[in-house]
Amino acid sequence: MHLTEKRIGFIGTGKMGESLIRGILASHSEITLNASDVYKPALERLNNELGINVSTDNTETIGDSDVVVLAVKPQILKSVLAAIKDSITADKLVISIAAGVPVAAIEDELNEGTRVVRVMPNIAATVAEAASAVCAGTNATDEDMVIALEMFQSIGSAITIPEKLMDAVTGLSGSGPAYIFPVIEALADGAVHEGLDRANAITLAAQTVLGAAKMVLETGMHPGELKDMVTSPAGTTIRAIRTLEESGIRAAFMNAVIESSTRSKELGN
Ligand SMILES: NC(=O)C1=CN([C@@H]2O[C@H](COP(=O)(O)OP(=O)(O)OC[C@H]3O[C@@H](n4cnc5c(N)ncnc54)[C@H](O)[C@@H]3O)[C@@H](O)[C@H]2O)C=CC1
Ligand SMILES: O=C(O)[C@@H]1CCC=N1
Repeated sequence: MHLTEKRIGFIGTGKMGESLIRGILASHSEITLNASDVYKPALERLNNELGINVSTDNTETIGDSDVVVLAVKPQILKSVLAAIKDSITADKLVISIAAGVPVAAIEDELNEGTRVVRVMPNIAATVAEAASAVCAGTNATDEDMVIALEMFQSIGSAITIPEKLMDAVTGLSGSGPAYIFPVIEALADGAVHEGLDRANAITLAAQTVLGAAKMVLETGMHPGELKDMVTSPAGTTIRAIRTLEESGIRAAFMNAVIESSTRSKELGN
């Protein structure tokens, strides 16, 4: 059974729900997507723009779906699960993308034997460049994992991990795009300071980040080795690197990942 044979229902069409919907539709235009939310204008917009089936009734969306993606905030997940419990029948696969919430907490709220997969994607799903990590719940079958991986690999890259590493992944790739957007803005600011116009500065900054990321992924070389390739003796780059190191750039990014991971753990408690 392939992903395209499944009807997928989204509970929550906020920033991440919409991002996943757009990513999945871009790679599987023929797939049946259903979505529900409490906020009607967002549903109407998605229906108008993308033609997906929408409802303000979560149980209707679930009834019409084989795979149910939980895309509501972690803080309300428990109450949403209580309300939809009876509509999650044994034939359905539940995928949760809620930060911090352990599979066990979701299984506890649903009927015994419910098949759950937990995923931490990121917002780059919108442009089919998400970095996702997937782990199986107690009752998830091999086919469930294949379906989940197929879904998240169709909108970027996806790996399988043990659940204990989900908080680390949340700190790195779940939250990560938000660490990089200010970097792009700040790089552009520097060039604007030196006289470049804003639009060109943002284009060059973003393409620089994209190109650097692609080199890491496609060459398989260590990032340090790649950095050395740019850094000529007595050249321009090493002057910049020194000032970044003086500003504590490495500790700043390490601490960002650690803080986000810590918050993810808190959300699970
Ligand atoms: N925003 C991001 O980059 C990422 C978010 N996540 C996770 O995705 C989930 C959603 O996050 P966001 O999309 O950022 O939040 P959001 O606040 O943008 O979206 C949540 C949506 O749920 C809807 N909602 C509220 N109560 C509802 C109910 N009873 N039934 C149906 N829908 C309801 C809201 O109207 C809203 O549209 C969270 O659990 C978050 O941890 C995971 C990875 C990345
Ligand atoms: O900030 C958050 O809590 C969510 C989870 C990962 C990215 N955004």
